[in-house]
Amino acid sequence: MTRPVSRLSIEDVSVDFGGIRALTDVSFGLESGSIVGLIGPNGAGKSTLLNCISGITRPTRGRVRLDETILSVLSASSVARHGIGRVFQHPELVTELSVHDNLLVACHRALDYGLIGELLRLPNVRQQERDAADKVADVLTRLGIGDSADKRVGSLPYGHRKLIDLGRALLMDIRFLLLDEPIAGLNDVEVARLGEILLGLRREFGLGILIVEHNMPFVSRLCDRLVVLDLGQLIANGPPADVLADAKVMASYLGEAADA
Ligand SMILES: Nc1ncnc2c1ncn2[C@@H]1O[C@H](COP(=O)(O)OP(=O)(O)OP(=O)(O)O)[C@@H](O)[C@H]1O
Repeated sequence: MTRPVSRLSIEDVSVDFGGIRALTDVSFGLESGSIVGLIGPNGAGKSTLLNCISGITRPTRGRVRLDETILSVLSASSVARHGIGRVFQHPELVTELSVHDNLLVACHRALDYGLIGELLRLPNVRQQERDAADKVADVLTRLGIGDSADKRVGSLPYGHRKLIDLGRALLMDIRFLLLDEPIAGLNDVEVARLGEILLGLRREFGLGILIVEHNMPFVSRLCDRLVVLDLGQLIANGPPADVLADAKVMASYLGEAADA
């Protein structure tokens, strides 16, 4: 069944941290089924914008909407329940637990069977647990790490851990996925695999994906569109080839190189 197209809208968002203006009147939209790269030099406001979308930071002005629902008045957990998944730069997993159990924990957060049902282990609880185990197995297969299901997370390489963190977001029935520097610390093979996984998620589930990433070859290959922030302002929004040839964008990156 094809899902209706959803739209995530960032509308005139500004964020002040005390005297620091991190974002100024930023507006753009992202539809389900599209992959958009959010780029810009260090300190441009990319993480602040991801935090605004996921309900961690409240905009000082402006708003974030998912179709008709205003997300920017909701808590982070409520935003997640509306289908906005977030994967952070550094995975936060329980290293003493197995891969399977880490994912099962994420699944249980999404389940709602109540304390009494759980204590009495009612039939619907057992069914939900079987469904959760099946979902975990599906996600592990999709990510190509089914063989590691029983391994302790702490024993796995960083690239695997990042995939497990992505798996946790996928278990939440999301419509949009926000990724913060997903390929930092990955080797070439892992980067290529992650690219394939993201394209598969868009193709099969129509996920909308917003990626903050400094690696230009990766974002230009993968993204339909790039949105560029510089000093908290949106300075370009368009197809990768056009954006990367834009004089303002080149100047903002050259400025960063000159400062380095
Ligand atoms: N909690 C905070 N309190 C005060 N200032 C903050 C806070 N978070 C971010 N800032 C400031 O807001 C601006 C934007 O920061 P942000 O981390 O969003 O940029 P970024 O584009 O994600 O940078 P990077 O690529 O280095 O991660 C910076 O000047 C930063 O110092």
